[in-house]
Amino acid sequence: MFSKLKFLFSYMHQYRWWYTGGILFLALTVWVSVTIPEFIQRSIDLIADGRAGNEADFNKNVLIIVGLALALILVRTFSRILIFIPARLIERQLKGEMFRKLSSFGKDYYDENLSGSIISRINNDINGLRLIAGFGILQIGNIIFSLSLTPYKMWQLSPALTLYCIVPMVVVFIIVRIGMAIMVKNTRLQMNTLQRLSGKTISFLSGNSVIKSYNIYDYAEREVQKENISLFGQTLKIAWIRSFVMPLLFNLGQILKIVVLFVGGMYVINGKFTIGELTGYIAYAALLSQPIMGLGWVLTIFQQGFVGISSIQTILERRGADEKRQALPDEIKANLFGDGIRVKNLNFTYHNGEKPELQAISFTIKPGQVVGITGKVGSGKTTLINCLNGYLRPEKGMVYFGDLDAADLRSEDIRSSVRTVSQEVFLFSDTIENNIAFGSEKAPTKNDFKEVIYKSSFADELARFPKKEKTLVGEKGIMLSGGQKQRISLARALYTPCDLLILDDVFSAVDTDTERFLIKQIFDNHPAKSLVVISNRISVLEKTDFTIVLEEGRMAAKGNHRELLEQSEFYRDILALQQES
Ligand SMILES: Nc1ncnc2c1ncn2[C@@H]1O[C@H](COP(=O)(O)OP(=O)(O)OP(=O)(O)O)[C@@H](O)[C@H]1O
Repeated sequence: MFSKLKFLFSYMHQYRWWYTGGILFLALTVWVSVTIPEFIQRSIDLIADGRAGNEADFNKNVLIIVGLALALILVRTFSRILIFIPARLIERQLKGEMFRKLSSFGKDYYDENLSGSIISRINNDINGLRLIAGFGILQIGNIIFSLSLTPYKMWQLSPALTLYCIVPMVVVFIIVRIGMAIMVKNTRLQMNTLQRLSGKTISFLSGNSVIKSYNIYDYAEREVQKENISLFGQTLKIAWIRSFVMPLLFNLGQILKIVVLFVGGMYVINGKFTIGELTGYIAYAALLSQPIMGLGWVLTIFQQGFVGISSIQTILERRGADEKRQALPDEIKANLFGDGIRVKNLNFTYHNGEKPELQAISFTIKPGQVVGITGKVGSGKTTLINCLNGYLRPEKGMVYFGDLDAADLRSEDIRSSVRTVSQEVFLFSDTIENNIAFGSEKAPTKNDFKEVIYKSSFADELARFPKKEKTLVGEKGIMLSGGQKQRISLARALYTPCDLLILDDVFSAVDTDTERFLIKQIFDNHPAKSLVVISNRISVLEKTDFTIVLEEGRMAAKGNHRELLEQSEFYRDILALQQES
C-alpha cells in the first residue's frame, strides 16, 4: 500500500502546483456551495415575514445568489481543469515509459505474455491510475471540504436534526461499501477475462489465413465464445449490483430530504425553526449527499487503481534485457566487428525449454568471410544466428566480438554491426519506401535506394506498381506476395551499411531465376564485411567459405563444399535431392 502511494506521488509531485491550484479552487467551490443556502434561507424568511419594506433586501439577496451561482460555475470549472489535466499528463508519461520498458524486454517476456493481454493490461491499468490522479483526488478534496463545512453549517442550525440525518447516511454507506467490494472483485475478474479475450482475438485475427485454409472457424469461435460467456456473466453480476447500489447512492439526497422535511417540519410547526431555516437545511442535506456518493466512488477507484498500480510496477520494475550492460563508446562500437566473431563451445537452452537446443558449437567468422548454416528443420539454425545477433543472450564466455564478450554488450550495440533478415518478415502498414528506410534515420550513411532495390531483385516488380515506391503495403504487407515481402525485407537490410549480414532462408520464397540473381548480387558483390547465410540450397552453400551442418543442435560437420561432400551425409543427401529435381 505504502509503495503504491509512493509510486503515485512520485508522478503527481511534478504537477504539485496544478494540484495546489485545483485544491484551492475546490475549497472555494465548496465554500460557495454552502454559502448559497444561507441566502436562500434569508430570502425565504423575508418572504414569510411578509413586511412591505423587505423587497430591497430580498432583491439584494437574489442578486447575491445569482452572483454566487456564476462564481460557482467558474471555480468548479477551474478546479476540474487544474486536477484533470495533470492526470492526463501523467497517463501520457506513463504510457511512454511503459512502451519504452516493454521494448527493452527480451524474447522471454513476449514468450510468456500474449500481446493482446499486454495491450489490454496497459490500457486498463494506466486508466485506473489516471482515475485516481484525477477524479479520485477531486473527490477526496470534495469529500474533505464538504464533510467539514456542510455538517458544521447544519449543526449550527440544529444539532438534533443533524444526528437524525447521520443515521440513514451510515446505513447507506455500509450497504454501498459491501456492494462495492463485490463489484471490485468482479471487475478484477472481468479485467482478466478481457485480457484473455483480447489476447485470443488478436492471435485469431493475425492467424486469419490459417483459420480459413484449415477451415477451423468452429474452433476459433468456441475459444472466443468461452471467454465471451465468462465476460457476459461477470458483466451481468456487476450490472446487478450496480442497479441496486447506484439508486441507493443517487437517492440518498432524497432520503435525507424526507427526514429533514419530516423532523424539520415538526420543528417549524412547534416554532423551533423558521421556514427559511428549514429550506436552508434541506439545501444542506442535498449538498451532504454528494460527498457521501463520492466516497463510494473514491473507494472503488482507489481499490481498482491500486490493482493497476501493482501491475504497472511489475512491468516498470522488471529489468530490461540491456539494463545491466554498459553502452559501448562510439569508437569501439564502430569497430566492433573489426576482428570478426568467435563462437566458443556455445550451449543454449531456451528459458522455457527442457533441453539444450545448441551444444558445444565452436567456429570463427573473420571479416570478409561468407559462412553457410544448414541442417534439418528444427536443428537449431535460427537459434544459432539469434545467439550472434543479440536477440538471444547466451551465457558469458561463449560468443566474442574480438576480445569483447557478447554477454556484456547491449543488444543495441551488437545490432549496430550485425543485421539480420529473418524468416518471419514484418512489414509496417506504410509505403514500400518507408518500409525500406525504416530504422535508418540515425544511420550515419545510407546506400543508394535504387541500387538497393536492384540488388534485392525488386526493381522490375516495383516498376509495375502504379505508385512505385509510394505503394502502400497494407497491414503487415498483406498486398504483397511472400517473395516480394522477403525482398523488401532484404532491401531494408541492405539500405544501411553493416559489418555482418545474416540471411535466414531468404531464398525460400523466390523462383530459381530470382534466386540465381540474388546469389550473384549478394555473393559477388556482398554488401557487408561478412555474410552468414542459412539455407538448404547447394547453389548457395557451394559459394561459402565454409558451411556448418547442424544436427539436433550439434555441429555435425564444418567445411567448404568439397569437404562437406566427404564429411556430411546430410549435405550429400540434399545435393542428390536437388540434382534429381
Ligand atoms: N522461443 C522458443 N522457446 C522454446 N523453444 C524454442 C523456441 N524457439 C525455438 N525453439 C526450439 O528450438 C529448436 C530449434 O529451433 P530453430 O528455430 O532454431 O530451428 P531451425 O533449424 O531454424 O528450424 P527451421 O529450419 O524450421 O527454421 C526447436 O526444437 C524449437 O522447438
